[in-house]
Amino acid sequence: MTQAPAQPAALATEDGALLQALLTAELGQAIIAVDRDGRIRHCNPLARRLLEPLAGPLAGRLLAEIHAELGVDPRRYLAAAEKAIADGSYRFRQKIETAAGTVHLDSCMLPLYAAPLQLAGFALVSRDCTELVQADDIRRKLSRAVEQSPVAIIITDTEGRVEYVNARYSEVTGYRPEEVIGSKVGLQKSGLTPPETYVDLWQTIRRGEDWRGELCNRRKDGRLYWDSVHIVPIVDERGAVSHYLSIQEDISARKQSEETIRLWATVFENSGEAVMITDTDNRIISVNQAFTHITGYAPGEVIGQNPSMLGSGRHDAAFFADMWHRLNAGGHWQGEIWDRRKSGEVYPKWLGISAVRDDHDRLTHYVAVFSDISERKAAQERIEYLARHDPLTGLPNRTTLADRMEQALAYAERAGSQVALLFLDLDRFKTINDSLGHPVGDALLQELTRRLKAAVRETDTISRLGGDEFVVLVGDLADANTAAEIAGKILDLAQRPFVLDGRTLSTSISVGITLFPDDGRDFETLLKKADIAMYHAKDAGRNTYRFFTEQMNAHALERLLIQNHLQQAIARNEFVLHYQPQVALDTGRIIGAEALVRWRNPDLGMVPPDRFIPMAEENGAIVAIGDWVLREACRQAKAWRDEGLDAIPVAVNISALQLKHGDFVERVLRILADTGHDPAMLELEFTESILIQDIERVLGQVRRLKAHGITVAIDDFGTGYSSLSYLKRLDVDRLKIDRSFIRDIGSDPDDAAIVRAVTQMARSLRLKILAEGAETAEQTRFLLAEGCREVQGFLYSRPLAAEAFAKLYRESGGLLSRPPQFPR
Ligand SMILES: Nc1nc2c(ncn2[C@@H]2O[C@H](COP(=O)(O)O[C@H]3[C@@H](O)[C@H](n4cnc5c(=O)[nH]c(N)nc54)O[C@@H]3COP(=O)(O)O)[C@@H](O)[C@H]2O)c(=O)[nH]1
Repeated sequence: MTQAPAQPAALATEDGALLQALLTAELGQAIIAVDRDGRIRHCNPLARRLLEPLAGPLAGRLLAEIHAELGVDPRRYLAAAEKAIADGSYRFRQKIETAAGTVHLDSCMLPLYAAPLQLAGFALVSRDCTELVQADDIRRKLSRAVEQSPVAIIITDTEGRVEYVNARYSEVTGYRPEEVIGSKVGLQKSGLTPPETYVDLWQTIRRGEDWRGELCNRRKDGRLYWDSVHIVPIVDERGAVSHYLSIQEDISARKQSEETIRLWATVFENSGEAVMITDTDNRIISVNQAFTHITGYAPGEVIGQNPSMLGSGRHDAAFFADMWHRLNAGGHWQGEIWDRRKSGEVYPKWLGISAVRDDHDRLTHYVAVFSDISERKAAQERIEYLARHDPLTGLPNRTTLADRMEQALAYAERAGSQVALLFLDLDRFKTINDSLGHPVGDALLQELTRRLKAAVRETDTISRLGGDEFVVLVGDLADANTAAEIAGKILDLAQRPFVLDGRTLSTSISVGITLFPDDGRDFETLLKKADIAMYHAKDAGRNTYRFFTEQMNAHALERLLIQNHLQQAIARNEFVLHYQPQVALDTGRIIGAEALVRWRNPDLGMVPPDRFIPMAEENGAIVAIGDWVLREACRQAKAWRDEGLDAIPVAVNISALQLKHGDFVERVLRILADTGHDPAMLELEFTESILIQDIERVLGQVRRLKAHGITVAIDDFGTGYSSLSYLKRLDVDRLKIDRSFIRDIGSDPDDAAIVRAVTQMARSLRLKILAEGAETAEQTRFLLAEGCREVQGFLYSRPLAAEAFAKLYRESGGLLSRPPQFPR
């Protein structure tokens, strides 16, 4: 024991009565009085009740000994005594274990003095504070739980003023407690939650009820997030709401995944591709709208079923075994498959199946995605078809023909047989097309196709190369005669009248034939030579066929040469004009001259216009050649006039291309002005087809030409398809009946009828009419009898060089023969 302090505690130990009273009174405190040695002198009933069951009778025992028995370190007791002496009292907590459990004592050690500075002992006054300690303990745990809660907790007063926020709140919102405590809740409001939600929230909690809901909030850094909120009104001991406890859970991640799921559900439902999900037993568990759209089955009709119900039966077991093998091995399979709709229709689909596995790599589902590819396949087939066929006639095109030819040649090679290639070209198809329009031309080609198909074997190939060119491939040919027979059949079928769009047309075909192996051993060679042979059939007057000969090759070569030389012919001054007199039948008087171009080439010799004019029209050289002819004819006519000859009208042939090129009328007028030739002495000859091609433009051009006194004639009349109304509108001056109708006028009643009809029509339209190609007196008599009074033909004169023409005119005085006799 230490010495007592200078001012000892004022408790009189001498007062036995008072001490006795204190020790016997039930003060709710356990009191033990010990002497200076620490031996218990007195203890009250509560002390005895508390300690004697644990440590036995207390009286006379050392307090330190009892403490040791109770598990309290005796040194604590000594230390307490020293502090009590020093401070007058010393308070401390003791924990003792009793049979009823742990007891916490709130103790106070007081020094007892017998006299000032004479320490008599100590009083240890203890109060049971177990409940208090336990309550503290619970409060501490609760506080930690709230603070460390994984959800945000906010406690507000009833006005919504924040009194407490836990750590999680700060973590979620970014606001520190000091930023929110004392202010109203709502710092994290985003403005995106509907105001009605808050109205409902406050009304609910003010009624004293819990409110649950979701709020879209904003963190301090501006990011939005979703809180799941549960607000609980806290009531005090009187039952009045004193606070609100708000438990808030950041559910942004859940919301995000819900949104993602919702999006995927929308994608699933609205996908254009059918989706079918099956379980591991391959039973359908879900399908989307596109599935129903494609298959025709509603979800209720397929769920629980095996997808094999969609099968068409087109694929065998091996196909599906391979599919499952690949699917299970690689997790995926895709390919084209034919299925059957509910309607029974079999259709192709593009199918992809994926095996779905969970995190533990266990198979959970199969997802099949498919699209109906029937339209795509049809389009693809159409594209493939179009790549190999002619769209107008549906016939194989050149590519397909080449393939078939290759097969036919290979077979013929093995079998030692022949193959024939017949190159067909419609005669004057361009005229039909130009004058009657493309729809009529197309219809003609289609009808011709039907006839050709009916005329050849199914094993033969008819192909359209384009335009009016067809090829017939005849395989496994016994001999060349068969090819000739087929060509003959083709000529016949083409000659039968075609009734198209209410009109009856007649046409013909020219055919060139080549034979494998004689004319070539490959497709290109045989085709090229058949084309050449076809040209020879045309040259031979059309409506006939020709077998290829090597001599034809030479002609084809010549064609090439002509084309090569044509471009430079004007510059090299190789063209000359010949003039053919036009004669009045009744008087024999020369009434005009047709200018006809001739080409003298040092390599090719004299090239007749029939050979080079079509080529010049093809390559455009006709524009320059035509202008040269016009200028030269006008120059010559003016020269004759200057030489003293009568004024002789000259007729010049004009090609379609000339009319279309630049301002044709301007060019004509310039040439007339340059040469000084009288416009009234110039006649321009257009073919029917030219006039019909762009009627409005041509009409304007003809009007302007005629306004300058130039006359206009329609050449080769009867070979085209001009309409009478056009003729009237064009206001032409003269019709020239084509010489093909004149040739057999005496023997062919059709030709005679045509000439008669044309002559009558010209008369009624008050047009002049001139017959071309008059070679015999008989023809001229017929013409005169029918009222055709003007002719041109070898009967009177062949086309002559300018000097020869002038000489003829001078010597004959412009009168070529006596008028022919009228037939009786
Ligand atoms: N665009 C141009 N075409 C021209 C030009 N020059 C001539 N041609 C055209 O060439 C085709 C052939 O002409 P050509 O060989 O000169 O033959 C003409 C006459 O010689 C021939 N003819 C005249 N009378 C007879 C006859 O009694 N019998 C017979 N067998 N042939 C005869 O007719 C041709 C004239 O025909 P046309 O022009 O229709 O009056 C020919 O189509 C010419 O048009 C030119 O410069 N530009």
